[in-house]
Amino acid sequence: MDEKKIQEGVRLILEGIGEDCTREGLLETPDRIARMYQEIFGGMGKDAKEHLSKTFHVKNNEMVVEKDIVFYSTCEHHLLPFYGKAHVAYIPDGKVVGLSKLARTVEVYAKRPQMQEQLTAQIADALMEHLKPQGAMVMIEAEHMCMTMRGIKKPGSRTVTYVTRGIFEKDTELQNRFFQMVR
Ligand SMILES: Nc1nc2c(ncn2[C@@H]2O[C@H](COP(=O)(O)OP(=O)(O)OP(=O)(O)O)[C@@H](O)[C@H]2O)c(=O)[nH]1
Ligand SMILES: [Zn+2]
Repeated sequence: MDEKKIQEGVRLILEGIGEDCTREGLLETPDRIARMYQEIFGGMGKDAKEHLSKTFHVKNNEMVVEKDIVFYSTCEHHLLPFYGKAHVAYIPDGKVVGLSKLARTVEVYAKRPQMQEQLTAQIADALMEHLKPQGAMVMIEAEHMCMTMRGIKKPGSRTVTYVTRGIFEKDTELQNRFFQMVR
């Protein structure tokens, strides 16, 4: 990440809104924001493969659901936060990953400029690609600050997205089991 560029950009924005970048309270702000972006956009250039390549063999191919994974992401249209919970499920095909790796996969894709639909799909696609389960299903419920603190201003409204992959795609009974488990 180019911290210098971020700092310059923040200075330009502050000047653009009529602020004085040399006043005491703002002196360190460009540097702080550059450091913060390292963190909140820390998924840039990362690959979920890193987390999903270590697997454990299992005999039992029952559905695994990791639910209520709290995440914070940034909407790519306004660069404002959207945040909520991700529910990640898969049906193994002889192997599973460590539970924490599902949350780590969510983090890789949440920590980028994002759209919720794309985030939902990327998590499921990463599971399918690297773990090769029989199927995967991901659901995300989130509040978008671009919908609450500005624009249409609808606090409390939540956006719900889900994707199905593999055997989840056509099996509505399986989908319903997932919905029941994450409720
Ligand atoms: N589909 C989708 N839309 C999003 C997401 N995050 C923000 N948006 C929407 O992106 C749209 C951008 O619309 P524009 O009309 O280009 O921008 P705008 O004038 O700021 O829109 P308003 O928010 O309606 O004021 C808005 O409707 C946002 O609500 C997301 O994750 N997915
Ligand atoms: Zn937005």
